[in-house]
Amino acid sequence: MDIEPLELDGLCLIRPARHGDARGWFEEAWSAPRLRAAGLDLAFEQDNLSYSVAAGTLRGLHFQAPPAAQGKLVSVITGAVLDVAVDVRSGSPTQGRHVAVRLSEDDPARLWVPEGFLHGFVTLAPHTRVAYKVTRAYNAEHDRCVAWNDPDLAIDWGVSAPVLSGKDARAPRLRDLPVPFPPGWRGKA
Ligand SMILES: Cc1cn([C@H]2C[C@H](O)[C@@H](COP(=O)(O)OP(=O)(O)O[C@H]3O[C@@H](C)C(=O)[C@@H](O)[C@H]3O)O2)c(=O)[nH]c1=O
Repeated sequence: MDIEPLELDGLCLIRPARHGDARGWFEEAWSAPRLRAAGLDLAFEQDNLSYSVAAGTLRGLHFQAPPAAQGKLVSVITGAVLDVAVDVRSGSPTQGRHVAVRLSEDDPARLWVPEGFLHGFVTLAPHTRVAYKVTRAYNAEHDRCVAWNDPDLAIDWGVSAPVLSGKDARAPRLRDLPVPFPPGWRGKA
C-alpha cells in the first residue's frame, strides 16, 4: 500500500499492491488496517457506484455541506476519468486551488478527497464505472453543486460540451453560494 501526498493538504493517491498472475490480478481494494498503519484512519458509511454511458460525461462539482460533509475515496472499475478536487476550506493555504488526476481501470491508484473539497469527474472512456466510499451517508438536504465551468476555479476538464445532469447544468458559481466550510470548521476526516 503506497500513499502519495498531493499538493493540496490532506489529498493523496493511495495505491494498493496489484498482484498479477496468469489469470489476471488481485488487489485489496480497501484495507482499514493497512491504511491505519500508513497514518490514515478512515471510517466510511456508504459505498457508491456510478455508471456513465458516454465519454465526456461530467458529474460535478459536488459536496455535502456541514454537518453532512463527506470525505471520498474514489476509484475506477471500468474505463477512465479525470478526477477533480477543489479545496474550499476557508483559511486553507490552498483555498480555491484544485488537483486533477487520471484514474483508470489499468491503475490501482485511488484518490482520497477529504471533507472540505468540491469533487467531480469527467469520463475519458465510454462505459465508465466509478466506485467510491464516503465518510457520511447521502443527505439530500445538504447536497450542493457548483458550476463545473466556474471561471473562478479555472479547471481544464479537456471538454467543452460535456454530458451533464440538469442539476449540474444549472449549478451556481461558488461565489454565489454561502461559504461552504466556514473558518473554524473541523471535519471528521
Ligand atoms: C449522491 C447520491 C445520489 N442519490 C440519488 C439522487 C438522484 O436521484 C440520483 C442521482 O444523483 P446525482 O445526480 O447527484 O448523482 P451524481 O451526479 O453521480 O452525484 C455524485 O457525483 C460525484 C461527482 C460525487 O462526488 C458524489 O458525491 C455525488 O455527488 O441518485 C442517492 O440516492 N444517494 C446518493 O448518495
